[in-house]
Amino acid sequence: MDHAIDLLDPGKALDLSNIRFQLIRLEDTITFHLIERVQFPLNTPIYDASALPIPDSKLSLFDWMLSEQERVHSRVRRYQSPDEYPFFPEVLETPILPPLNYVKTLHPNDVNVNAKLKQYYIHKILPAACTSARKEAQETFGSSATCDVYLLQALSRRIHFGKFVAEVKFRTETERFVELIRKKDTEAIGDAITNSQVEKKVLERLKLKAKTYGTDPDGASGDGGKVDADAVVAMYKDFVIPLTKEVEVDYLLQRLDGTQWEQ
Ligand SMILES: C=C(O[C@@H]1C=C(C(=O)O)C=C[C@H]1O)C(=O)O
Repeated sequence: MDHAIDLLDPGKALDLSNIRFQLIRLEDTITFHLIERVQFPLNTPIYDASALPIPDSKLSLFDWMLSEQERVHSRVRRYQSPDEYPFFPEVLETPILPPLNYVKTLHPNDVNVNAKLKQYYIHKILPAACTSARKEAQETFGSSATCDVYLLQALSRRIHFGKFVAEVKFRTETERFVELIRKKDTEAIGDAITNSQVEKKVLERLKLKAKTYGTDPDGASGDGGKVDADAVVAMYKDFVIPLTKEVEVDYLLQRLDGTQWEQ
């Protein structure tokens, strides 16, 4: 996928204000994908392979849709981009396009929190957001899974952007982080990467976006709007921001490996 243009530009790839701009843009993508998803019922069978068997597969419909999407996207080099991480690495295939010369920004690492994200998504985030009383409707199983895939991929990209934020913070305060990483002091590293003011602004902006994007000017979307703004804020407060910080800490714990700072 060729959308990570900034990651080809040495001047932008590690500019914290540009990285934060990307995170803000992803708020729009994520909010709109959630608005699309919650128009359908929760449709729990699509997450349960025993409830809705898929021919020639042991996967749930949701997992099958996600893995097949990753397979085809790998053919256009999506997972060669340093800001994209697969949920099913085993299905990736050789791209049909030549590799791009990404700026070498991140230190080699194996941080991928997608398995945890997917569980949170299915069991916590969606049930809280899919407040429609409508019973499950098998005619919307495919549409629901399609929306899920786009939303989950956007959430994964937002969360793993934490690697770029962490790299910038490491380069800005190298000595401080080298000392904490050598001690493997994950709590102190977590405190060091935390910016409460930025987090507060993220949540305030999301509440406004969810209300604004979820409301038609002529009132056609009804009093409650198309999406529960509190559910959007809770998704970020309870899952997206904590997972982003987990990625930052896990990335930093690997940052000294193979460098002159490694003890
Ligand atoms: C992403 C950053 O790191 C942390 C995570 C944040 C988030 O997930 O929104 C915001 C601020 C920091 O606590 C950042 O500093 O911008």
